[in-house]
Amino acid sequence: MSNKNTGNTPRKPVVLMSMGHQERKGHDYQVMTHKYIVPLVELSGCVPLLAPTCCGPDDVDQYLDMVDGIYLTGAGSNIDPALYGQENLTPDKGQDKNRDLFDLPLIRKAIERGLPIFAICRGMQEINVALGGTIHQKVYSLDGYNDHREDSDDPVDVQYAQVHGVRPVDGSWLQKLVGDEIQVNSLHGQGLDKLGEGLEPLAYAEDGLIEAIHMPALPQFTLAVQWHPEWQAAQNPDSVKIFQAFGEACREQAAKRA
Ligand SMILES: N[C@@H](CCC(=O)NCCCC(=O)O)C(=O)O
Repeated sequence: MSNKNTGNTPRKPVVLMSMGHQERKGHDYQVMTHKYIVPLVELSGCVPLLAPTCCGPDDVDQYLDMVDGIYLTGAGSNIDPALYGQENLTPDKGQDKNRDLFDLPLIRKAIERGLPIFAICRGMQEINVALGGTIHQKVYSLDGYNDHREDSDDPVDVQYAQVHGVRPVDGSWLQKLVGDEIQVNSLHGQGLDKLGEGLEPLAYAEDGLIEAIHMPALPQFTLAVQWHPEWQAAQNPDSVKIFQAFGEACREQAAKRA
């Protein structure tokens, strides 16, 4: 039976979202937060394909055969520092090795396939590591950088409140999209250090920490941000523009598959 869209409604782009691990009451779960899913559907106009990361990366190619873009979300877990050649400086923080082992090859293969890529927080850090970059494991302990963490004891709307400015690189497409400076939330203890191959800074925080990256040499849409535009995205004009831009890129990719 054909899965082609035979009606008049154009087929929506399908976008892969890799899930993460959570343990509750002795059971292991694969999870994805609503706040990431809803703007992809309502603002980007895409259909999410949620991929579990608990069964290894063997099926990454088959997943990528089914999608028109990838969207890598944030998560509280830290990437295993061994993946960028370092000892673990945050043994108190959880990791998600299964997500690491799924997402890193997913990223490299999506780039090879020319798929649009959008990433948030941990997702941005994964792209950097996948391309050979490194991570500041404890930004808050480094001279010259601010503490970019949230207070997990605060109410959620306080944790995701806008707390600092971010300036897109002058003359960049992101500056044209959102302007010279935007206010953003901040929920991360880690940050980008050495950039991976092909990655370029796209925006900076006031302390100089990289807050967005892209891959300008590639033909497809590539955007990764350290802040959380998915939070109450529909009420944030900057977030609306970002999710709409990603959705348009995925529609263009989907048209190639039609
Ligand atoms: N562990 C990394 C990445 C932090 C991150 O993605 N935070 C968001 C967690 C909650 C959410 O999904 O909104 C770091 O600390 O830098």
